Amino acid sequence: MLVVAAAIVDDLGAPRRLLAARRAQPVSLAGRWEFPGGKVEPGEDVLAAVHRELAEELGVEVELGTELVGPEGGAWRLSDRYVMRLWTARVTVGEPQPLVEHDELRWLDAGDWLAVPWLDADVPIVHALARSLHVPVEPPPAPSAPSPGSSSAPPPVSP
Ligand SMILES: Nc1nc2c([nH]c(=O)n2[C@H]2C[C@H](O)[C@@H](COP(=O)(O)OP(=O)(O)OP(=O)(O)O)O2)c(=O)[nH]1
Repeated sequence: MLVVAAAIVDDLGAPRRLLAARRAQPVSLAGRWEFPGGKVEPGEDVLAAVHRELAEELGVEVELGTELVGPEGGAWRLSDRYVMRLWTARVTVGEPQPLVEHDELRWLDAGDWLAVPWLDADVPIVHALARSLHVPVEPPPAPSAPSPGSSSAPPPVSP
C-alpha cells in the first residue's frame, strides 16, 4: 500500500529547517516522529494525495519541490505492508498545526534533523534527504579541547 508524505522545509532552494510531526496515534506509533502524509486513496492521483493529506493534517497549502527517489521503484519501504513516496515541500498558505494524528510539530534546524525519535523506517530516509539537500544531520563538532601536555602555558623555567 502506498503512503505519500512531505519533507516540509523552510526554503526549497536552500533548505535548513525540516518540519517533523509527532504521532499521537495509534498507541504503537505514539511519540515517534514522521513526515506528515498518509495513504493514497483508491484511484487518487499521488500528488493530489500529498496536498490532501497536508491540508487535512496540518491545515496548509504547499508548493512541492522534488521527489526524494527511493530504492524500491522510487519508493521507500516502511514495513511489509507500506511503501512511501516523499517530496520536499514549502508552505505557501497557512501555519502548520497538529490538527489530526499528531500532537506536536517541530522545526528541526540543520544539524538537528535526527534530534527526535523518528519512526524506525524514517531514519535512513532522513539521512538520504539530508545528503541530497546538502544539510548536515549532526551538529558541527565542538572545538577540540587542548590535549594533555599541549598547554599553551610557557614551559617552566629551569633554575
Ligand atoms: N505519514 C507517514 N506514515 C509513515 C511514515 N513512516 C512510517 O513508517 N509511516 C507508517 C505509519 C503508518 O503505519 C503508515 C501510514 O499511515 P497513516 O496513518 O499516516 O495514513 P493515513 O493518514 O491515511 O491514516 P488513516 O486515515 O488510514 O488512519 O505508514 C512517515 O514518515 N509518514
